[in-house]
Amino acid sequence: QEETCTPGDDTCIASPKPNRKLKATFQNLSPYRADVHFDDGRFGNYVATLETNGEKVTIDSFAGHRFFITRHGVREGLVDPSTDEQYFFTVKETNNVDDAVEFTLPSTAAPSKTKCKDRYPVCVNEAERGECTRNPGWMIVNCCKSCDEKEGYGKYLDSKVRCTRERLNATIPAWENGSLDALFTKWATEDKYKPYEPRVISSPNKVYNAQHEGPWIMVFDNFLDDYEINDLMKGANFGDGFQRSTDQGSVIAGSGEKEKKISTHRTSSNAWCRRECEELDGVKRVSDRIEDFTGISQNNYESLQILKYNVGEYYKTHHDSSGGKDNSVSGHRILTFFLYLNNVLEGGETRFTNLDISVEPKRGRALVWPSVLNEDPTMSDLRMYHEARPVTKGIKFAANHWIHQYDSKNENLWGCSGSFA
Ligand SMILES: O=C(O)CCC(=O)C(=O)O
Ligand SMILES: [Fe+2]
Repeated sequence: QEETCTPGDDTCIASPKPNRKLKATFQNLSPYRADVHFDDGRFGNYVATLETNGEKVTIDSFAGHRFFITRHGVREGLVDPSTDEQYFFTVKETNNVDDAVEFTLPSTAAPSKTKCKDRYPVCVNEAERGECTRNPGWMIVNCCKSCDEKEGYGKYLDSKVRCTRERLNATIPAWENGSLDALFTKWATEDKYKPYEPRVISSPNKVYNAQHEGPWIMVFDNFLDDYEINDLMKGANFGDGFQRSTDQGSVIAGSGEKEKKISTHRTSSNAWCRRECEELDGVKRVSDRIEDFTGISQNNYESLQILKYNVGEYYKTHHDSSGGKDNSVSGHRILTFFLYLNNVLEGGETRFTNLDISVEPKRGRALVWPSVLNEDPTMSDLRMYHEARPVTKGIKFAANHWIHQYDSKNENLWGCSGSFA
């Protein structure tokens, strides 16, 4: 027999009719932007964002579906302050003729006052099987309670305690004053680099046949071979694959979490090459060669990022490092190793906007530029603003390693870069 519940009757558990579609409408009356996640019993799947102005969002659902609500952009739960319980909504059978169920996040909903919490029931198991030490950044922020019980990691929830250079062994800088000049000079002069077809685009005093006088910019026209390009293209589709590029918003919690925002100045897609992608033989060869060229440990690199620009897509003028000094654990991005993976039919040049220098994409070519000053690598070089011109015909594939002054792997592992992927 089939039983249905009247809307609002939370004590009623109806026998679900699994194939009947229901419309679930969510409304947010709280002052916090909120995300709705489908509860899959593990970490959930993001479904929709609820704005604070009482706007409603309706999604297709089925009886038995369960949803939980977090603060927007991060996984911090929104709770009922009187019970400290996170909001969960379960779609129940209804007698409504329009097959619609409604959930309202009340005006009192707020992040919990208890900071060291488990955000998911599976945290207990994850901590038990050693994830707090294997993947500490993500676990401390998302499973604080379990990681505190298991490893005493509760104290690290505060990013000011967790994220110091001393704790993370990030105290030795890759570059001293003068390292930058020495490195580019070596590339321009030593026989070892000749097979890679080095060319000096720009150099101080226009040394080594540079086309321009200015900061160091070099290309190696024969940096990648077909095998390496194939593996980079293959690896881009592992994991989450290409995603619309995002920017980091501001820090929203003491844990150091930052909201992700769809980028407006960068309309391309990008894929992070991690785990299985990093293990590909051709990908390893590329990162190893960059390590050999720069003499800077791969620990200082952000994961290889693979970029894809369709017609009309671009990356507006920006600087790869932050202005002034950089007190984050990994410090400045000191060097960008940029790799072109295909020939673009038209457009897609990398253009240094303050220098009026344009470099065309060419399959296998590497373009290398610093983002800091030779005389003081703790300061960013404001001449290095650049953009990716829109692709006007065809498609552009490229990859980059952003190289930091200090260890960046540990910074990521411990959740100190604002990203908890
Ligand atoms: O796509 C390009 O040509 C430049 C991309 C870029 O600026 C970067 O990866 O930092
Ligand atoms: Fe850039």
